Amino acid sequence: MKPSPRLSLNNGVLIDQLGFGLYKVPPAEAAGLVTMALEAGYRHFDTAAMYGNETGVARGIGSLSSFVSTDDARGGSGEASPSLSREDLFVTTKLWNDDQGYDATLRAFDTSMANLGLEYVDMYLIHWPCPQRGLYSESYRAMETLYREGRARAIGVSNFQPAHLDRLLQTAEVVPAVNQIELHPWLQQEELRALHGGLGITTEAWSPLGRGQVLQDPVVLDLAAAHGRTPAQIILRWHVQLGNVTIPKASSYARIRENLNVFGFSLEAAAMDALAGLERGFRTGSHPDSVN
Ligand SMILES: NC(=O)C1=CN([C@@H]2O[C@H](COP(=O)(O)OP(=O)(O)OC[C@H]3O[C@@H](n4cnc5c(N)ncnc54)[C@H](OP(=O)(O)O)[C@@H]3O)[C@@H](O)[C@H]2O)C=CC1
Ligand SMILES: O=C(O)C(=O)[C@@H](O)[C@H](O)C(=O)CO
Repeated sequence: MKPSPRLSLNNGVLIDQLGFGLYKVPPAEAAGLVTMALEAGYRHFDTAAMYGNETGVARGIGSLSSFVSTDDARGGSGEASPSLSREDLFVTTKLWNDDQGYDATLRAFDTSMANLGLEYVDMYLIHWPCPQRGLYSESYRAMETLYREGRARAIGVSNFQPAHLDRLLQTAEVVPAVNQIELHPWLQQEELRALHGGLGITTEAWSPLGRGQVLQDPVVLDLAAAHGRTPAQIILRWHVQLGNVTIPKASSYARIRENLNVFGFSLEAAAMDALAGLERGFRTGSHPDSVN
């Protein structure tokens, strides 16, 4: 199985294009899933203070000290590859809404780092803009401090609408590396993707499978049959070809492997067009203006 390629963020930091999402993973299960994902070849993990599983993620990553990949994802040939080190991983966590504000952000970051057992995080994101709180620019200023101190290798935002980005950029000194947004074939976010392209912000797709719902779309099922791939692989390959970073979540080793196994085939223009035709403005999660 080919490994995920790495994309360069706007500060030169490399991120695996396909990572593993951990929303709704109970803390007791997080360690096992992270270990499984590492074995399958994932190197990029997406958690958040709100998920309550940072300590479980830490235990999974802790397996690194004894971890030797027996998968061919990174090692080539299926033979054991050298042990992984912290530098091989990309760990993202997020600032929860109640912790917005300059001082509160710094405190929340320290708590997340203690939970994760890390000295630095690869990416720290503002989870939701919470526009009614009016604190995201101030929170971001604290994140710029963390970035300058080297405690976060990259900083960014999540669920930011164009107006939120516009306002943030009036005071930000560091352009966000990513905006992590809901994005799948039923919600393609064309406006934000174009805006990100112009600003040098990488688009990161959350709920890339529409929380599993888009897997049942007849167009996706037809494409899966035609390509001899699974519906999840068709959708994830579409994300890859759009240039999105993406972070599907799955609960079994078979699905975890299946989702990463999308770098050995491609979708032709007609298939990409068919998927582009599935836009229907369908959100599985909240609208960013409604979360506060
Ligand atoms: N920034 C934000 O506000 C948000 C960020 N996120 C991030 O995005 C990640 C992914 O989003 P998420 O909401 O989890 O949804 P996904 O779109 O990744 O879908 C996950 C669902 O699809 C199922 N699934 C996964 N792979 C397969 C497969 N190969 N075949 C069949 N079913 C499959 C899973 O089932 P099962 O688990 O049973 O295998 C699960 O029910 C989150 O885990 C989180 O890290 C998510 C929401 C908001
Ligand atoms: O998973 C996350 O990171 C979230 O913030 C969401 O799932 C969020 O709780 C949501 O979408 C609520 O509708």
